[in-house]
Amino acid sequence: ESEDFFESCTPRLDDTYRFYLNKVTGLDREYNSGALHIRDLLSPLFGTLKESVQFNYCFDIAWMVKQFPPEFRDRPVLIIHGDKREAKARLLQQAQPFPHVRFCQAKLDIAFGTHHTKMMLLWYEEGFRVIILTSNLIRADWYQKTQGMWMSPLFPRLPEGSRPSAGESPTFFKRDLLEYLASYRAPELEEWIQRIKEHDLSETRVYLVASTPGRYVGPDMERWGHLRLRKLLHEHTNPIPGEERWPVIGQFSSIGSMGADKTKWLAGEFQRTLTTLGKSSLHPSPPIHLLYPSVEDVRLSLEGFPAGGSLPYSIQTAQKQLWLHSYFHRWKADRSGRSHAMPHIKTYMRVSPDFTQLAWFLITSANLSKAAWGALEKNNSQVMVRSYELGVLYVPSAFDMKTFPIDETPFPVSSSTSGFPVPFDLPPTSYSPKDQPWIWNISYSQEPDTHGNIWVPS
Ligand SMILES: O=C(O)c1ccc([N+](=O)[O-])cc1C(=O)O
Repeated sequence: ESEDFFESCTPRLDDTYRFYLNKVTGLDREYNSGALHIRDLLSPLFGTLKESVQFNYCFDIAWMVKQFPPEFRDRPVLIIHGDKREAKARLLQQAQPFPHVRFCQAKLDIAFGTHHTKMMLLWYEEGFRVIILTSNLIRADWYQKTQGMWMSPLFPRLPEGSRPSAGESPTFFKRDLLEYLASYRAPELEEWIQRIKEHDLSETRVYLVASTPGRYVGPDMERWGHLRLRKLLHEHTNPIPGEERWPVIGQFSSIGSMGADKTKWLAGEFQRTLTTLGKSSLHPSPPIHLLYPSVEDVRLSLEGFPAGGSLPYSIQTAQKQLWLHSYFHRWKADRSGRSHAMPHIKTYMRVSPDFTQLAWFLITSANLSKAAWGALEKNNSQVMVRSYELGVLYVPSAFDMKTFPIDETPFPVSSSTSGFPVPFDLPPTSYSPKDQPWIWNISYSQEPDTHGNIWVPS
C-alpha cells in the first residue's frame, strides 16, 4: 500500500510502461505533464531516501547535491564514474565540500571505452527503486534537451531469511542487474549487491540490456551489447508476417566510426540484431531509419548551436563514412512538443509499416557505435565491447500483448491509453538534399542560431 500512497500523491504518471521524458524548460505546460525533473525523482513522494548510488559519465557534484530535497541532502551518495588521472582528480576535488559523497572508479582497461551507463539506485526506508536514464548529472542535461528514463516500481524488502533468488521477475531483471553490478568487480558495490538481493523485484516487466567492457567468447558473447539484444529478441518476440516491411528505427546523440562501408558492421551484425524477431531463420532487409539531428535542427533548437556540444560527431569520423548519412532522418517531435529540444535520449525500435504498432522498444545509454554495442572479431568467435552501457527492453509478451499500440499523442499524459509513448514523430522525416548531419568540430557561420550566435569551435 505504500506504493499506492506515493503514486497517488505523485503527478499522475502513466505507469503501464514506466517510461518518462525529462521536463523541458520553456514548453507549453501540457508537454511537461507527466514529464519528470531530477528533483521529482529525488522527492520524498517517491520514497524516504537513506542512501543512493549515481552511475554516470559527466557530473556537477555541487549542482547534484542541490537536486536532493534538503531533508535528504546529507544522505550518502556513491558516484560510479570512469574518470582517470587528472579528470579523476578534478572530479574528486568537486566533492571536497561534500563528505557524504564517495567515489568508485569503474575499470576501463580497453582503449576508447567510456563509463556511459546512467542509473540511480535509491535505497529508501520503504524499500528500493532503480532508475535507468539518459541524462548526465549536470544542469544542461535537465534543461532543454529531450531525455528519457525507465523508473522501476518501489521494490519492497523481502521477508527476513528469504532465499537470494526470491524476488525475481518474469524477465530475470534481478539476476541480470546483479550480474551487471558484479561485472564492475568493485568492493564499493558489494553492499549494494547484498541490499538488492534482500528486495522483491518481481514486478519488473522490462529486460536489462547492458554492456560491460571486455572480450567475450562462447556463451558469454550473448551476455552484453547487441548480441544480448539479439538473444532477447530471439527468445521473447515472435516472427511477424511481412516483417520485411516493418522498419527498424535507431535514434541516438553520437556516432562512432563504423568502417568504410555499411557491410563492415551496421548492415552486417548490427542489422542482423535489430531485425531479429523470434526464431525465424529469415534475414529480411527492412528499411532502417536512423534519427540524428541535422545542422538546421541544432541551429533552430531551444539551446541553439550549443546543443551541438552534446552531439559529439566529429568531422574526422564523419568523413570516413559518408555512406552512413543516406540513412539519416531529422529530429522532429511535435507530438511531445520537443522538436526544438535536441535529443540526448537514445531509443531503438521495430515499427509496423503504418507506424501504429511496435514489435519492441529499447531505451538505452548506447549511441550508434561499436564501442557501445560490441563488434565481432576473430572470425565471429569473439565479441569486443569497450564501454559500460545500460538500457531496458520492452517486449509485448512481457505485457500480455502481441504488439504495442503506439500512442500518437503522448502529451498530455493520460492514464486512459495503453499506447506506447514514442517521443518523436512517425513516420521519420528524411534529410532534404541540403540537410547535413550535425558535426560538432566544424564552423557554422552563415546563419545565426536561435540566440543570434554562430558556431566556431576552437
Ligand atoms: O550520451 C552521449 O551522447 C555521449 C556521447 C559521447 C560521450 N563521450 O565521448 O564520452 C559521452 C556521452 C554522454 O553524454 O554520456
